[in-house]
Amino acid sequence: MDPQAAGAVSVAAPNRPTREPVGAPVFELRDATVRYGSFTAVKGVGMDIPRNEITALIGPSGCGKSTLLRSLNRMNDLIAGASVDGKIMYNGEDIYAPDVDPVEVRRRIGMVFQKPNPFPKSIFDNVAFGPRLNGYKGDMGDLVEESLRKAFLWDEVKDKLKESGFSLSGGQQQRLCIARAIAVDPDVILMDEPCSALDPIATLKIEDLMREMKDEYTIVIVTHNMQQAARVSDMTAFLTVDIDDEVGERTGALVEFDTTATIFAGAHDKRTEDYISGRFG
Ligand SMILES: Nc1ncnc2c1ncn2[C@@H]1O[C@H](COP(=O)(O)OP(=O)(O)OP(=O)(O)O)[C@@H](O)[C@H]1O
Repeated sequence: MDPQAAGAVSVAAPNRPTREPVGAPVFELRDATVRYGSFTAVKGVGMDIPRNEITALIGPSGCGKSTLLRSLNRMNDLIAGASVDGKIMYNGEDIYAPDVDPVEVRRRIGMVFQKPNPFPKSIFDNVAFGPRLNGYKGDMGDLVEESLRKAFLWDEVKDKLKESGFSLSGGQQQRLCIARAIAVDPDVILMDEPCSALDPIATLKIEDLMREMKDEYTIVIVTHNMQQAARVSDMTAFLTVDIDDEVGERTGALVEFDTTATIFAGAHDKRTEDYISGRFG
């Protein structure tokens, strides 16, 4: 989605109380820097992401939101030339330490992408795929049902579990992808613009689902839609692009990280305020 369009809105402060973060943060980022080859995409990010909250990453195109999100479950490892410096701690452990298995990291920290991407398999097999791969020993039927229920999809698909995942609408496919992520019992779910390919009704369903899910999971979402960030998130990180004219490099940087209420009603930094009010973006 064109961030300019998303930037040109005025967003009222969400008038619901933001809960105080409970317990130790799930992620602690210290001077986190992500590069593609010699290009620094995002630099020096420090933030603590609280448990059982929804944290939104917002900012103009190219500021490194998706890059930062992917660094939280080592998804960037799959991109040739990508590297991470600084510390990204998950539940107190450095996920980039040499003895850490990135596959296990991605099982604990699942991901839902912009475009719904069901496998070319039945609805049932889409959800059962991950648990089967992990050697799940319990009752697969129960697990598939439970995952689909948690993704608010069970009632719509319970009579056609053998049909292809592609037979579903875009919004249903995205909820199927969420069910697939849930089925492997993750702790965190990362969502990269999960609603950008969906209509407003399907979008609101996913937002309702996210609110419901946060009792059990920690969610980090990248969104271009500031109304969505204001509606759904508890915490918001605003990133910007620092431009070095001399070398012509554009590097993403974190400007502010605070409760969503503060970011949208009383941001401390003028760049955040300007972006949120649509003056730049
Ligand atoms: N695989 C890659 N290889 C090289 N450079 C990349 C790669 N992915 C992203 N980049 C660059 O890293 C920077 C940050 O990109 P990223 O997609 O993380 O930004 P973003 O804030 O999510 O952007 P958008 O809002 O447009 O999706 C950009 O300059 C982009 O061109």
